[in-house]
Amino acid sequence: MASTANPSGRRRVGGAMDGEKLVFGSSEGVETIGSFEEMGISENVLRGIYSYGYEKPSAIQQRAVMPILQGRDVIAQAQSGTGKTSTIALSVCQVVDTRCREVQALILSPTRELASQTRKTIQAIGLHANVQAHACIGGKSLGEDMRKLEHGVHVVSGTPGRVFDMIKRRSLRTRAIKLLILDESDEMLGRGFKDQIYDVYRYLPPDLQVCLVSATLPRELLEMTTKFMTDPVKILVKRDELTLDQIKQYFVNVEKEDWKFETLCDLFDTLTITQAVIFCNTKQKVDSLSDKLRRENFSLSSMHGDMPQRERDQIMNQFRSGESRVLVTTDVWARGIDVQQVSLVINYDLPNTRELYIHRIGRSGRFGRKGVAINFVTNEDLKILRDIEQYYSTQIDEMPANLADLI
Ligand SMILES: Nc1ncnc2c1ncn2[C@@H]1O[C@H](COP(=O)(O)OP(=O)(O)OP(=O)(O)O)[C@@H](O)[C@H]1O
Repeated sequence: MASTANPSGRRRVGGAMDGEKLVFGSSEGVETIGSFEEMGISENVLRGIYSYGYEKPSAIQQRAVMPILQGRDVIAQAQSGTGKTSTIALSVCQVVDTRCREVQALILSPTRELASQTRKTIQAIGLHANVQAHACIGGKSLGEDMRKLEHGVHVVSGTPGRVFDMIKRRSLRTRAIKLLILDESDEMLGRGFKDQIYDVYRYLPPDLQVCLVSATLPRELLEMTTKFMTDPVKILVKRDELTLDQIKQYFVNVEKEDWKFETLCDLFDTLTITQAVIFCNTKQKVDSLSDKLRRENFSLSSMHGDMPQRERDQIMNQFRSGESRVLVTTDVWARGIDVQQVSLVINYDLPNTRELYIHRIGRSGRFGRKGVAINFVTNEDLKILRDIEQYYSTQIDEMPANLADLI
């Protein structure tokens, strides 16, 4: 089935629409395979998949797993929370030869939390197959990384900086790596990470299989892939199909920045019915908003990239376990993080790109669950909100009074 892909650009929300219309479609004849057994997955990996709670492959898994297992380069796009990272996890478990204690698959992710979440999923799915995965992420002990790598692992899931460091120190040997996966690939190949990815890429064997995965794949990214991918299998989503129906989107017109805080305080009791994530655009704002909320005796956690890793880990654990119910954070949390109980996302500030909007609201409504996203907009923001709405052909209504009933 052919379809047009998202021809967006990574620009500020509200930027001009593309003049040029370059059309990228999904590859013809991508097979849909309705069960994990039919994918030829080994018994041990199947046991891992089933004991992890998966019964049937999701739409993206039905399409993307087979081409990955067949050794093809793959570009896989699917809506948030529909099983892309899990596609990676179960595919690498099948691809690696556990008799060889060398790194055979390398997964790069934009944040330490996502890299470590992916490692855990691989470890769980690969339990019976004895797949050893290690998270190579910044902020952790170098010595520990070296020890683990020296001991021998089959898969590394990491952030580009630490992975490159380990390669340069020759702790991470690259000669047996046959598969490179860039999760959140538009972010990984965007301005912030591109050079680091290239640094790593140069050390990888020439006949490498490359897979790119993301909910958002802007045109620039698809154009760039011809340089390092060979005849990739493409599974793409039209941009008007990218928002999920089960995530209801609303806005509150707070009119002025100064009035956001009061609006949030009014909403706070509703947030704690479930688990909620509140996004701000800067670390400073996360700190100042959290301080203000605490002074009003509201209970919450906050997290951003300037905190020591130990503290970040602690906060993640508390939030994952449900011990804390409201998290105030930056875009460090926008992509890939999976906490199924999150059913409410608040954009205290509207995100800086259209892509981030999709990723942020996708922290709720995981794998078919219900979700609600609320956007705080000032008078100046209204135009940006309308642009997002139009861009994704979606509907963002004014927040109703009975919000609690919708969560
Ligand atoms: N086949 C499946 N059956 C049941 N649950 C699944 C299946 N595949 C994935 N899940 C669960 O769905 C949730 C979302 O999966 P995952 O994180 O892989 O989605 P994603 O598409 O990568 O999300 P994002 O767009 O946020 O990166 C996870 O909790 C995962 O364990």
